[in-house]
Amino acid sequence: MDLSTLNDMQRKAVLKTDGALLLLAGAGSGKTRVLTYRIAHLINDLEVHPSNILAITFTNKAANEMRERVEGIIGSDAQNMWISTFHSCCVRILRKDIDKIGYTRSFVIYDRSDQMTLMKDCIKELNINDKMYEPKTVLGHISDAKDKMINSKRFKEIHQNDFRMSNIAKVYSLYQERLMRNNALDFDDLIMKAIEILENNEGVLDFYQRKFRYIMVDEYQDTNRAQYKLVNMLAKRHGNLCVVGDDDQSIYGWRGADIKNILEFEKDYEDALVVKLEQNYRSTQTILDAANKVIANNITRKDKKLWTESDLGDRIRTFKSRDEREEGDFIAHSIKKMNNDKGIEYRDCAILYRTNAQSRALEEALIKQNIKYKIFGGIKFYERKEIKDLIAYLRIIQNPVDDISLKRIINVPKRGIGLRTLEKIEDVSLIKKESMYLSLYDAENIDVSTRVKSKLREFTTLISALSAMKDVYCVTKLIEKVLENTGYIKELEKDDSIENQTRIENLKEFLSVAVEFEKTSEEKDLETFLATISLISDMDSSDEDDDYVSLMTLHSAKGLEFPVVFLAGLEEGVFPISRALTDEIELEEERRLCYVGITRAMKTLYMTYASSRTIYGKTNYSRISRFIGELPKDCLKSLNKNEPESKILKKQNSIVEKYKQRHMEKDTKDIDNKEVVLGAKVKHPAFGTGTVVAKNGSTVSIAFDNKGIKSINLEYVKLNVI
Ligand SMILES: Nc1ncnc2c1ncn2[C@@H]1O[C@H](COP(=O)(O)OP(=O)(O)OP(=O)(O)O)[C@@H](O)[C@H]1O
Ligand SMILES: [Mg+2]
Repeated sequence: MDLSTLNDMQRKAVLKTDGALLLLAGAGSGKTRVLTYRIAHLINDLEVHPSNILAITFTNKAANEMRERVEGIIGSDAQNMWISTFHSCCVRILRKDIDKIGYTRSFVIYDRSDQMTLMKDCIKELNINDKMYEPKTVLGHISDAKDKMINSKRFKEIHQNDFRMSNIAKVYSLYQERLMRNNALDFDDLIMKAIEILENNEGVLDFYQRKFRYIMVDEYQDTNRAQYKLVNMLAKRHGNLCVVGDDDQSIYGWRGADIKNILEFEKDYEDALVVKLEQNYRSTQTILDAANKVIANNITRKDKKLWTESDLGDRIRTFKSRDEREEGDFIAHSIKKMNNDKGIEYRDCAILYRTNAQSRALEEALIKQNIKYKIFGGIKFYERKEIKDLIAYLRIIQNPVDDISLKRIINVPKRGIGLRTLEKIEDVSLIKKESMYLSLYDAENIDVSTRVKSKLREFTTLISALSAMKDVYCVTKLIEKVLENTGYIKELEKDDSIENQTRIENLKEFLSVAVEFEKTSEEKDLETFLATISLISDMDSSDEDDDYVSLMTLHSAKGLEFPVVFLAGLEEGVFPISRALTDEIELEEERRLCYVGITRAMKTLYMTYASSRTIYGKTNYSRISRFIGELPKDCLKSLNKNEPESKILKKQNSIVEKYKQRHMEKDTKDIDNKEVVLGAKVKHPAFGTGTVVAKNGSTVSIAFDNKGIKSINLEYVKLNVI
C-alpha cells in the first residue's frame, strides 16, 4: 500500500491501527482521507477481511463517496464492508434481531409526518389540551430523551415532580406503545432500539463485537450520546476505535450532538493516541484565511492552526442583488460564464444555502439558463407531490381528456372515489372510446353505488365550474380558486404536521410562479402557462447525466468539497438564522456552519446576498450578514459597482439597490447575445417582441411584431430572449 501521498502525521494515523485514536483537525486537512487510507491499509497490508470493518459517516452521500474512494484504492473488495450512516447501520442490526424486543423484522420506519399523526392521536386519546401540549413540542422532548437514551419509564421517574413533564411522560409512554402496536419505529428509535438489543442480548452484542474488529467514525464532533454509546459498546472487545472530527465544524448541537463526546473519549480510552493535522490541502490561502478569520470570532473554541502551501488564489467575490431572483440569475449567469469561458464543469460547482426554502429561486434561475442541477437532501420543486397535483388539476381544467391527470387527482383530496371505481370508469371509457372525464358524465352507466355516483357528479360539477372560471380569471386567481374549491388546502390544514405546512408553503410558492409568469409573459392564458411549466418541469426531471450543479443546505454539505462554491442568502435573519440573532450559543453554531460553508470551496468562493427576499409570498428587507463583515477585507472583491469592500458594511442599512452593477449587466449581455440566434424570439425595450431574422456579428435584424424589420446593435441594446 503506497502511503507516500500522505504527510507524516496522516501516515502516523493510518498506521496506528490497534487501540484508540482520536484525530482532531480542521477542515480540509485530510481527516476523511486518513480514514479511507486506513481502511485500505487494513485490508491490503494487514489482510483484515472487509466484513470486519465498520466505518460510519454522517450522510449517505458521504458514505457513498467513501466507498467509492476505498474501491478506487482496493477494488470491489470494499463491497462487503459496512460503510454507512448511524441510521443505516442500526437498521441492519435491527432487521436481524428486532424480534428480540417484541417487534417483527418487517417493521416500518415512520417519517416526520407519520410521527405527527401518531402523536396527535395519542394526545387526543389522553384527553390533554393540545394547545398546551403541541404535538411538535412533545415530539421534540421525546426525541431529546431518546438521544440521551432515556426511555419512557425513566422519563417518568425523572419528571415525577413536574406536572407538565409528567403529562409528557404519559404521552411518551402511549406513543411508544402505539409505535409497537404498529410494528413501527421512529428515526430516533433506530439507534435507541439497536442499543437496547445489544444491551439485553449478550449473544448479539458478542457477535457484533467480534465482527467489528476495526471501527471508524467520521465527523465525530456531531455524534450524540446515544451514538457515542453505540460505538463504545461495539468497540469494547477489540478497542480498535478511530474517531475523527473537528470541533469547529460541530453543527448539530440542536440535534443533541455533544462536544463532550470528544473530551470523554480521551477519558474512556486513556491510552488513546491523539493526532492533530494542520496542513490544509483543499483550499487556496485566501479561502483559508477567510475561514480562519470568521471562526476566530467564536469564543468557545480551541484555537487551531491551519496552513496551506496553495497560492493566494482569487479573492472571494461578493454580490449584492435586489432580490432572490436577481441573486439566482447572478449565480446561474456566473456558472454559465465560467462554463463557457473557462471550461469549468457544472459538477465542479455547488450552491449552498441555509434553508431549503431558498432553493426555488435558485432552481428557476438555473432552469432558465438550461443548467442541469441536482438537489441533495430535498426534492426538486416540480417533483413535489403537491405541485404535481396542482398542475394535474390545471391540466384537467385546460384539457379534460387528459386521463393521466384525471387519475392523479380524482381522489385527491379524498372524495370517496376509490381505485375500484376508477377501474370501472376506465372500462366504460375504453368501451365508449372516449376520455375518462367524458365517461363521468355518464355516471348512470357506471356500475357503482348511488353514493359513489353522486360523488362522481360532484366531481364533474367542480371541474366544469373551474373550467368556466379559466376564461374569466387570470392564472393566479384561477390557481387560488383551484386550491380553495377542490378543498386541497383545507385537507392539508386539517393535520398541521410539518410536512403539510411545507406543502402549503410550496403551493404558495407556486403562486409566485404564476405571478411571475403574468408579469413576464405576453400571452397570459392557462394554456401558455401550462406549456411554460411543462418545459420547466420536463427539464427538471433530466436524464442520468452526472454533470450537474449541486444544490444543498449547508448542513448537508459537510465533508464535501467543490472547486467553485456559491454561498447564497448571506443576510441577517437568513444566515445567521433569525433565532440566532438574540442567542449567543446559536450564533456560534451558525458561525461554525459558515466555517463549514467557506471551507467547502477549493478555488473559487462567491458570497451573495439580497436586499429583499420573498419567501412564501412574504417580502422581507434585510441587512447583509455579519459573517461577510467578519471576513478579512483584503480577501474580498465586490462585484457591485461603487461598493468597495470597506463600504459594504457601511451600507448595511441601504435597503433597495438603485440599479444593477454595470459589468454584471455586461455579463448578462454577453450571455444573452449568444442566445440571440436566428429564429429566437426576443423582446426589445422600445419595440416590443420580435423574431431574429438575420445576424451579422453583433448586429441583428429583427422582425418586430408591430414595428416591421429593424437592425439592432447588441452592444448597445439589451434584448431579452423569451
Ligand atoms: N497528503 C495529502 N496530499 C494531497 N492531497 C491531500 C492530502 N491530504 C488530503 N488531501 C486532499 O485534501 C482534500 C481534503 O481532504 P479531506 O476531505 O480528507 O479533509 P477533511 O479533513 O476530511 O475535511 P472536512 O473537515 O471538510 O471533512 C481532499 O481533496 C484530499 O484528497
Ligand atoms: Mg471529512
